[in-house]
Amino acid sequence: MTAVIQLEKLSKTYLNRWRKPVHALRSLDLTVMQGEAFGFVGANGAGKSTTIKLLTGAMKPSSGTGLLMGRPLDDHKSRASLGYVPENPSLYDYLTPLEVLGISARMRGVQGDVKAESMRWLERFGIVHVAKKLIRDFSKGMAQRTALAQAMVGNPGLLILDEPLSGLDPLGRREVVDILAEYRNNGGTIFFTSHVLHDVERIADRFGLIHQGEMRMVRSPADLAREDSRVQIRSMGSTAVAGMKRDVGERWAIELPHDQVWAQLERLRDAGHQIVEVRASLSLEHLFMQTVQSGSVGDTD
Ligand SMILES: Nc1ncnc2c1ncn2[C@@H]1O[C@H](COP(=O)(O)OP(=O)(O)OP(=O)(O)O)[C@@H](O)[C@H]1O
Repeated sequence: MTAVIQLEKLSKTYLNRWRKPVHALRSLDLTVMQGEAFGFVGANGAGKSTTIKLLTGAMKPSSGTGLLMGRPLDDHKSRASLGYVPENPSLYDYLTPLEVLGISARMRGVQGDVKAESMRWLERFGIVHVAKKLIRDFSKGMAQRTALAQAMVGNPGLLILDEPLSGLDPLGRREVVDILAEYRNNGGTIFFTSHVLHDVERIADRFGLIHQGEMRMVRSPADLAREDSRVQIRSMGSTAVAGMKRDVGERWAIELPHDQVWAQLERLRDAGHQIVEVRASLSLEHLFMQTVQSGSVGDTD
């Protein structure tokens, strides 16, 4: 398998004449292999968009090296097979999805029937009925679907997606997750960011957690399952029970290691509580909170 993204000690400092320099990215190492879906998560201001801007050639790093498809980041040919959706895609308002996809398909060297290829992707994203309508009249979700279809037309080898599910309703999110899974299963590589950790767990083979410009950890969902299996219990009842924190009114909640679940459930039963929910904690959410709140430096691979 070949590496599609290879970043070595990549740093970015924003210099401003009147203000202190901002070290947005500090010595970032990252390798994403072909066929992998890599989720990039971090709090606001952690450095995600900066990384994406460096990957897409919108900015140059202050130091370090990066390769995309084996070519240096400043070689425009490295992006010949890249589909990109920025956080707030700005599509040409006075064009139609069919026209926007047609332009991208031609730029990616699609041979043959460009219109058929464009319509295929518009259909896949459920917007074929507005193929010839002006994008300026679209809802946020429809514009997002158009941006994603535009990124995937011509089947590029790498997708870089900043918050790909933003603006989509639950059905739309599910559809797009399925499309991305299919793309990945066919050998495509995805690098994406999301603030919705549940989405990351659904899509990513591995995820990287960035904090204050540093990659704090890289893990797979399997690593998480091994390392951290915590459970959340929520209940309703009029009396306090050891360990339970009051949520609101007579609602209570606790998060605890899985081997303590049965004992806690018994205490709740004895106190006459009604169980509202027992579910595995989002392990990624747990790690995210730990990292962001403690600011501790974890390991990187
Ligand atoms: N053009 C700029 N000039 C100066 N500082 C900048 C610039 N762009 C970003 N920054 C700073 O760099 C840091 C990283 O910002 P970045 O936009 O990469 O974060 P992010 O992880 O994408 O955040 P969000 O989740 O809010 O989109 C922040 O401290 C931000 O204020």
